[in-house]
Amino acid sequence: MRYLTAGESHGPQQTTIIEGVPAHMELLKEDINRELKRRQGGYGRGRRMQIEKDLVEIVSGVRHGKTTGAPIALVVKNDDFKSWTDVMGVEPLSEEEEQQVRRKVTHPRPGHADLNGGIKYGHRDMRNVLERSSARETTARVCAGAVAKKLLKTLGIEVAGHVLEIGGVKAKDISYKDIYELQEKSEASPVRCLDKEAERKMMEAIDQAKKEGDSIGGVVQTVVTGMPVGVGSHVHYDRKLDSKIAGAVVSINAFKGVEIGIGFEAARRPGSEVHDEILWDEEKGYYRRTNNLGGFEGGMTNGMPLVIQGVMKPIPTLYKPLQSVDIDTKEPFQASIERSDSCAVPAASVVMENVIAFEVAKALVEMFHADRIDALKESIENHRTWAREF
Ligand SMILES: Cc1cc2nc3c(=O)[nH]c(=O)nc-3n(C[C@H](O)[C@H](O)[C@H](O)COP(=O)(O)O)c2cc1C
Ligand SMILES: C=C(O[C@@H]1CC(C(=O)O)=C[C@@H](OP(=O)(O)O)[C@H]1O)C(=O)O
Repeated sequence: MRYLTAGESHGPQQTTIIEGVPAHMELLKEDINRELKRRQGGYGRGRRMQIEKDLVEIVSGVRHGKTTGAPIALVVKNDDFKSWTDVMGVEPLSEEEEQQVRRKVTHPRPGHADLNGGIKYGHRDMRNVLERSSARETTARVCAGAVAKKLLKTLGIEVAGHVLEIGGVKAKDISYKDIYELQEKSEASPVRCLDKEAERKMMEAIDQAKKEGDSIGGVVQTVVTGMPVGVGSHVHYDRKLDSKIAGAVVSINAFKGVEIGIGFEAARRPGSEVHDEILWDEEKGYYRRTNNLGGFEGGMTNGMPLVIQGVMKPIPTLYKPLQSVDIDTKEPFQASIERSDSCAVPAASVVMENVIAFEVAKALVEMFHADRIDALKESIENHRTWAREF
């Protein structure tokens, strides 16, 4: 399985093409719209989210509610395009028209892609960079993730996520118990946090940042349950599933780090307090006493829940502007902005769930290489039995 996305933030649409989804899997618009709606929510977002109503159109690869095995193409319209048709047109401009292009970007924002992309691609109007580097693209990635989530659900694998920290406010240590409870509780919280006391403080921190024209980041967690043993591989760097997941997480806009299981805490503990002892019983087969390593050993799943944390930096576009340089005049400039999110950590937790879901689904389809969903399901069930009795 693989996917590509295309689309500019203020252009007509976001497009996702996914290849390799097994045939005969039920796939409805609602499966994708549910995830898109979740991504749009969350306390701290700016005015853009009031303009957009992200709804998917399935334009190929599905007939009568079932996948055909052909590439799946998904489209989400950008409602804001209506206000940007002149700026985002594809037709060539005359020299005179070019001088009049509105919203030309010559003031690169610290922390965004503007200046590096401008230099790399030779765009003196850095809008050509901004439009694609915008996290609007995460809409398309969530479309891919939603299809992957549907595939995983068919195989008895669940994905959930929540927020652990925002602007230095930490949720009290919640040890993961039940995935359905986790899904339900995080859904009910405006900041997707399970700790009510921390939730209130996080919302206050977001309000405060907004008041000060600033932005704040945080830490989010994704949990995946029901994984069979041995997905990924120890044999080569580019087949290790933990590494693929780490790459996918850091590829999300503004994500600066990733931890697996207890993560960096492992550096501070002796081995006896890190490695998870191996047990066996007839019903479960092999399992671990603890899950400090977050479900991975040797680049492969060990059957325990996958537990992954991602770190999101504060949003770069600030109402309280940071100094930058006008690339035309080379004069110092303090960028003023039209709008921005103050905190997108809750929304980003949904994005992280979805990018992880895709990597996991992809690894399963690779390992059990099935073209039909029923065959995939059967091979995984056989593998589960094999692993239990091994
Ligand atoms: C859901 C989400 C919403 C975001 N909203 C904004 C925003 O409103 N303004 C902004 O400057 N950056 C926003 N970002 C972050 C930028 O897209 C990101 O910092 C930028 O693409 C540069 O990439 P890097 O931070 O990964 O280096 C958002 C990120 C995510 C995941
Ligand atoms: C559009 C989305 O996020 C956008 C991501 C983003 C950025 O710079 O990354 C900047 C903002 O866009 P605008 O400048 O149009 O207000 C966010 O709203 C979205 O999440 O759907």
